[in-house]
Amino acid sequence: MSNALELQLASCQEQCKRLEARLNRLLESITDGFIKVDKEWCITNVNPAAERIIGSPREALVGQLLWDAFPDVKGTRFETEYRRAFDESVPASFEAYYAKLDLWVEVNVHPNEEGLAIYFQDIGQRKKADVKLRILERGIESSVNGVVIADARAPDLPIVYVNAAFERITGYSRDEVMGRNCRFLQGDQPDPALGQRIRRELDAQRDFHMTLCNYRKDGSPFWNDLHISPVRDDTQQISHYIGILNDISAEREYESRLAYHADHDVLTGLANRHYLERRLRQSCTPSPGQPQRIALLYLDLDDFQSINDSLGHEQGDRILIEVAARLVQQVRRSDTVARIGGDAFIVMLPEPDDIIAIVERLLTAVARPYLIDQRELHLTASIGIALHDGSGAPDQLIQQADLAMYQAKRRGRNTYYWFSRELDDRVSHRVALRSALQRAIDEGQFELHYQPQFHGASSRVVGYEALIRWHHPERGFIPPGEFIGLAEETGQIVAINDWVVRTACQDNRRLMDMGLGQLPMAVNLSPTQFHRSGFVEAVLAMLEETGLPAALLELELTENILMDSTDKAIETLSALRQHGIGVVIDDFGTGFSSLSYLKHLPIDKIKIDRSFIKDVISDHRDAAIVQGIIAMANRLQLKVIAEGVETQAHHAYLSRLWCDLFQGFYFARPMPFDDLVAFMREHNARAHETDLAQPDASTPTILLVDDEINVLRALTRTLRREGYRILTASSAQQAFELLATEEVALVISDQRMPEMNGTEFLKRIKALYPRTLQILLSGYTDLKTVTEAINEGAVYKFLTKPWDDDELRLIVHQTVREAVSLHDDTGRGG
Ligand SMILES: Nc1nc2c(ncn2[C@@H]2O[C@@H]3COP(=O)(O)O[C@H]4[C@@H](O)[C@H](n5cnc6c(=O)[nH]c(N)nc65)O[C@@H]4COP(=O)(O)O[C@H]3[C@H]2O)c(=O)[nH]1
Repeated sequence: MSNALELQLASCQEQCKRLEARLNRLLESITDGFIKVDKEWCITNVNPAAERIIGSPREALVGQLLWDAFPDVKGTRFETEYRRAFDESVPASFEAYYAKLDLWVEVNVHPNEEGLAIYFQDIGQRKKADVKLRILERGIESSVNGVVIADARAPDLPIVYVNAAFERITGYSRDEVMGRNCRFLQGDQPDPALGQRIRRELDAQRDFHMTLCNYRKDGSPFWNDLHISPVRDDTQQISHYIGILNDISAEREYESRLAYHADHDVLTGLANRHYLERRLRQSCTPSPGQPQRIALLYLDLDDFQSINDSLGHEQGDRILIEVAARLVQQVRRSDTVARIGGDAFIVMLPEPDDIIAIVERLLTAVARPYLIDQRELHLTASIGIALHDGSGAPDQLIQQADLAMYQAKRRGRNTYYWFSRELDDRVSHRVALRSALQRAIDEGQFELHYQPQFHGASSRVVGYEALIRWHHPERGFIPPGEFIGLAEETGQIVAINDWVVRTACQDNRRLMDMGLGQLPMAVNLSPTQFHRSGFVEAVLAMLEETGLPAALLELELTENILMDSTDKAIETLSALRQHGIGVVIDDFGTGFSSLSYLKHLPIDKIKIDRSFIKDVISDHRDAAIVQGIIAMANRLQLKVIAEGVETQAHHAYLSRLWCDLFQGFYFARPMPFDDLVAFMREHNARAHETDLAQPDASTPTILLVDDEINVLRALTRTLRREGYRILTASSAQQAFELLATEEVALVISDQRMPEMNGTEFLKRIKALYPRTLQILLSGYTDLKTVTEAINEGAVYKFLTKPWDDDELRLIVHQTVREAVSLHDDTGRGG
């Protein structure tokens, strides 16, 4: 080699070294990772960036086979791409994830004659940002809220993006809105004020929120709850506006429905109590231009419950809707009609013209027939009226009208009543009484007094009536008339009367156990108690509990109790009587009831009300009523008792009318149990003495014999006032026993008796007691029997059933006179 050549070579080598050094410096300085491998895949160079990215020092890598240094790349995209570049001598460029180092890298591979030059850079941050962006994009895309993005830098803020929800809410497609300003959502006639407001908010360059009415593509409005936020670039300049649309039409609708329901009755659509009270408060607050006079009408349907019960609630609702419509028709638009509960309505009339005319119109409107399923129904209402006089709380006005309405109901319904102070006082008194009554029930402030009932002719006690007494701790004695009615209304009567029945049964049992007689105890029943289900069972349980025989309990009912539900009442009465419990109609004659119902009632006795007795001796009308009641009772074979018998004259007069049972101050006043015990002891002793006393020799004795008790009674009644001593026997045997012990002037006997016929019976008497005269009383005009009896001298006179009272009295009178003279004769003769 020549020197020149050597020099040239050395210069070239020198240049190469410099170049390599420059290249290495270059590789050292680049930020991408660089790895060089030779054709045997042996790593020949690694730059510092590669060391940093991979996390291994150059010394650990250089000289190693690529696959040994990075065993995890085998079988991955890295290997595929490297081999392809190497084999095909083509550059490759790809992104791949190197799991071992949790590294995303972008790789560029360049094949050359020495092997491969691999450049790579860590793209982890970019990848993360990409994912984040995709999630955000997906979020916006799938949001239920509409999203719209407008370019803030372009003139008139054109839309650059809308999501699917925007398309769904507005009905516009993405293509239709791109590049347009959002104001088209405000419809054909945008509100300039709204536009200005939006402009102002945008100028303020901050987030803002507003609810506005927008229009869909089909023209339908919707409520848009809009949030707008500006988006700033790196220089804090606003590049975009993002708008979030929320269609709140459904919520708005719901809210307005709620607001409507808060003020209205769902069934009738009328105002409800809440609304009425608000209006009333407003109207009652005095202010210029507001009405000062307000009339409040409280209207309650009469007996609506029974319609609901019988027709069902659905039909009941239909009627209520109809009533509501009729009421609205009768008043002015400025008046308020409200439904404040089941069948209760309030009509509020500011500055009313003619209240009565309106009230009457309302009553008439309600009373018009209702056509429900081809059936005509009739309904009435009661109205309470209260007037606002400029003072008093509004809810007080409702209360006052309510009170007045109740008063209208008490006055027979289908009418109206004005509230007054006096009514208020009365009601306050009742409210106080009601609480006091509850205390009385809880603390047992009641007592029973007992009033004996008498058989007039014999002056014997034949029963008692239990009468309640209330000993109020402060007010002293309160008569039943003052609290029974109220207790009935409040339902407290049930507890009270249960106590009465139980106590009366207990006390009657005590009288029985003391040997003071086994007489029926009458107890007053209340309608509520009587109509309650399980009433008969409850009474039987009390009898069982107290050990009182059922025959010693009598229940007194007023006619009115029976009027309401006659069939059911008859069933209850029959059940009571089947168990032997007596049933009495109390206060008879005061109920204005049809007398024909009486014959269907299973009852034992009627009690003539004391209002007829009071003036019976002086007032011919009372006398006529009493006579009529007694005659009717006799026909129906019912016992009659007169109550309120206060004088000897009452007693005498009623006796003459053939009333045989009496109750009243003339005989005995109601008395506490201990006094009754004393009374009965004395009474029984007196009766015993009377029984033992020798009969007055001058009083002729008549013996009535018949197996029918009613005939005996009727005969007794007819003859009782004639000055005879009357004995009765219901069988031949009983008659013989009496004849053996008593001096009998006359025997009146039935022709037919179970053990022997009347002729035979009288024949025997004739034989035994020849001085005793006999009258045969027969329904059979059996000539043979009669002639036989007369021929044999057994019968003195013969009478047919039914007899004529006057004729009977006359014949008996004659016969007794005959008999007495016979006695006298024999007496004188003997
Ligand atoms: N002027 C006058 N009055 C006489 C005479 N004899 C009795 N009285 C009174 O007449 C009333 C008879 O009871 P009533 O007609 O059932 O009328 C009773 C009855 O309807 C009711 N009552 C009394 N106790 C009870 C009870 O325990 N339950 C129920 N539901 N009502 C009762 O209260 C009404 C009044 O009872 P009282 O004040 O005890 O009044 C009693 C009695 O004291 C008389 O000769 N002259």
